[in-house]
Amino acid sequence: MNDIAEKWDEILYTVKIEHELSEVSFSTWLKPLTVHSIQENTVYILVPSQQMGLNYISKKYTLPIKVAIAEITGRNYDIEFILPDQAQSIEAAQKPAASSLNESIERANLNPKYTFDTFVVGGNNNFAHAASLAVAESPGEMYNPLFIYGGVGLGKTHLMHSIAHFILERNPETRVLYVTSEAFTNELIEAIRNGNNTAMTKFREKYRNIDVLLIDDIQFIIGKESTQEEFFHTFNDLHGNKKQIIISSDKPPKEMATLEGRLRSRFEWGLIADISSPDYETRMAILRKKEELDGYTIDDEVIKYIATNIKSNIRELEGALNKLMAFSNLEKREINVALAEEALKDIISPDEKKEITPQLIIDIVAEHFHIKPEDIKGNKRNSEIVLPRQIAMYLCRDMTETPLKAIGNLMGKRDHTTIIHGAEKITKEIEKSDTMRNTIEVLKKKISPS
Ligand SMILES: Nc1ncnc2c1ncn2[C@@H]1O[C@H](COP(=O)(O)OP(=O)(O)OP(=O)(O)O)[C@@H](O)[C@H]1O
Repeated sequence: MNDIAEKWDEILYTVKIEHELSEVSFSTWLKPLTVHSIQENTVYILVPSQQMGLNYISKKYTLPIKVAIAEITGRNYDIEFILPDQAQSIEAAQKPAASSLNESIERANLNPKYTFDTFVVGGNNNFAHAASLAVAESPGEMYNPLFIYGGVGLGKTHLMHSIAHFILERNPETRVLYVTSEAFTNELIEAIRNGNNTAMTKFREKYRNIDVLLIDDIQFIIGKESTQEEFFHTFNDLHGNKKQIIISSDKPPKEMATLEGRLRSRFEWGLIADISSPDYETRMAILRKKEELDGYTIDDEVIKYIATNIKSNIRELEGALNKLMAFSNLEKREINVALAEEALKDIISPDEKKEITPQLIIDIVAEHFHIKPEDIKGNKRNSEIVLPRQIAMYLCRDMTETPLKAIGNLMGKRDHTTIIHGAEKITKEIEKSDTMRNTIEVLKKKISPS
């Protein structure tokens, strides 16, 4: 909408020039016209009164305006002229344009908790934070794309979402879309698999008709040729139209050795900001913030114990606090350092190197599918749970040496044949579905980033 509305004078002027309209024709027929709205692919143009002769305008100017819009915006739209009373019924039929902020947040795919307010700024992330705020304040203007990189669980997604929330709070009508590169790839695979132009057109419309695109974990498109190709065109289209692009990755563009050169250079066009591991003070502040947000109070010594022992991953830092709370609730014991040592013995080990265990796999699969680890271990049979559960079974078999019986025990005391059955289902699925293959590949990289 913004594009055409913003450039409306230029569009009308182009019609005037190209069709050599006299000043009087221009001010009689074209100048009073305004853009009412855009729905799907149709631009509704408001003719202020019936006296102006809607039929005449429609006959004479539909094509010239259509051509001028295509010339100026690079896109083809259908044109419909409407009178004020029709405008009212269109407004009623349309989804309310100024939908509530919550709806916009949901549509954009955002986690409501990931805002600037809940983000703790420290030495490890202050540059990335300042860059994100600058982009949030003037999207599409200063730093495009913004490329945020850093290790696992250090707050890249949180920062990206914060930018999106900030933009939507200022203007809930901004078309914002957050997507992981895995979801982008899977949608593309589906569109290609459908084999018809409509699916592909829909895919492109979805990704190109937006004002702000946030794409997370871009490293997963490495080695996927068609995804890189499609993303390249999406990038060019959005960037060319001054739409903001925000990208996250686990490494800077120059270290993405096998990424196509033309994409790598584009990623370097804007601003690159890194997030590193938080220092002790920042870790303490993050734990304190979480305590405040979740509404409980924990002894200083316990917070210090966690902040001293978990250093390189904020997700683990938060996970430790959650685990301690759950442990204390279940065991009905007071929280102190001794309880923390007991509850966190699997997480805090002298050796920081992470072993791949079935529990780690369950945690990562659950997070990936936005469900709880307990759901994977539990008995719910709805498809949103069953599929992740089978994937966890497959990965436990594939990536660990853990005996089937032990995997079964951990997964809600299931029989070893259930584990074999679940894992085999996924093996078959991988053979026939590119989407499943992609998801498994992404999960494996999350479980074992090296
Ligand atoms: N500076 C911070 N202040 C408050 N919470 C933070 C901060 N950094 C990270 N977190 C929290 O840590 C968790 C992990 O962060 P996030 O998911 O943003 O990491 P990431 O870098 O995107 O990880 P991945 O590489 O796995 O995609 C989230 O719950 C997030 O809210």
